[in-house]
Amino acid sequence: MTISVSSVSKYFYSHAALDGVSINIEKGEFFVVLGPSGCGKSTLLRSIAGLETIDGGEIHLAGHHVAGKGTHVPPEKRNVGVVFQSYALWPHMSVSGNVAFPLETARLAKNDIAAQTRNCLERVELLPYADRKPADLSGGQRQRVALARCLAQGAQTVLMDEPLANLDPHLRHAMEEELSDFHRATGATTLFITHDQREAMALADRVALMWDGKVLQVDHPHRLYSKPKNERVASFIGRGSLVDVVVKKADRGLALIAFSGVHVPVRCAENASEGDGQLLIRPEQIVVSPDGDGISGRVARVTYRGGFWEVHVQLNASQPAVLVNTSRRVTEGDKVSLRIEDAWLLPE
Ligand SMILES: Nc1ncnc2c1ncn2[C@@H]1O[C@H](COP(=O)(O)OP(=O)(O)OP(=O)(O)O)[C@@H](O)[C@H]1O
Repeated sequence: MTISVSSVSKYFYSHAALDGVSINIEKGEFFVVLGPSGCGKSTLLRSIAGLETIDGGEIHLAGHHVAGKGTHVPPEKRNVGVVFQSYALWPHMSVSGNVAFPLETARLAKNDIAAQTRNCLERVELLPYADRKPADLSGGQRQRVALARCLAQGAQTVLMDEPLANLDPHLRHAMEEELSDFHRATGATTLFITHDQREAMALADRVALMWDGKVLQVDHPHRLYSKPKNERVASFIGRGSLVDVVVKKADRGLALIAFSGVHVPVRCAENASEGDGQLLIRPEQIVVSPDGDGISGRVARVTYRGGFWEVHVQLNASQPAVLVNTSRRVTEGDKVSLRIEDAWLLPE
């Protein structure tokens, strides 16, 4: 189902946990809400699930008005499955009991319940564990029980609140792949919440970056990385250097900027204008050479990152050092020349 959140606000006392949030999630989309701790991600998910009442705006699920303007459809009537970080499994029930629970609540025939439970457990490869209690499973297995229960519920929409946060890094990777497979197999509209940008990049069709109760940018992961809207998005997503530049010319997505004594062509928004600007340069977009006619600087710090060196190069006193990835070995104090191969002029 589609999820439409329009200008939603939610206050806790005088604090706006959600401050005019609008997002539109398409049917079957894997949509990730990313942001630092306390920015309102969980509140957004809980508002969509019906676990919070909202103070302003509206929410529609599959075109049905479920929240806002005096309406609050209860969670059990919204037909969305929710998977929390804590899994929320019944500890006294077996794995199959947990998965069968929504089917029993729906008063299906005994045979149907058994067959569907089996089918759901098979899909998450947990059939051999059907009789175990949740306490006797690993974190990843418990997560899969929670997913199987969503399957059993027949929810065409699944909301996941940091479901991988409790897992060790190795298991997280494996579960990411399983979640992708789960999404592909079910085609369920998925809203996934995380503060881990690597996880967001790996899983999302689109990402909404949240900050202090507001959505800063909604975009495809590669666009969020290559074309961030403003300084805040640019600093949160990936690594890179932000430098002050003067825009000499800007025309149809291409700008000529003056920076550290050279002129460089860079990418920019269609409506970019001349004057002062801020340039984002990712570390892999700069080429280092020992000499040359590029921008001259001095190596301030070198860190080996396995396969490449991460180098801070000081260009001049008025700018912060720029970050460069290079496979060329350099040492602190070396004079180097930098060539900017690609960069993005921030629109805001
Ligand atoms: N029940 C509540 N009562 C009072 N304040 C709350 C309540 N729930 C959330 N908040 C506040 O609202 C803000 C947003 O919280 P929320 O849990 O949505 O953030 P989050 O982005 O999910 O954070 P995290 O990643 O740490 O879980 C925070 O400042 C939080 O302290």
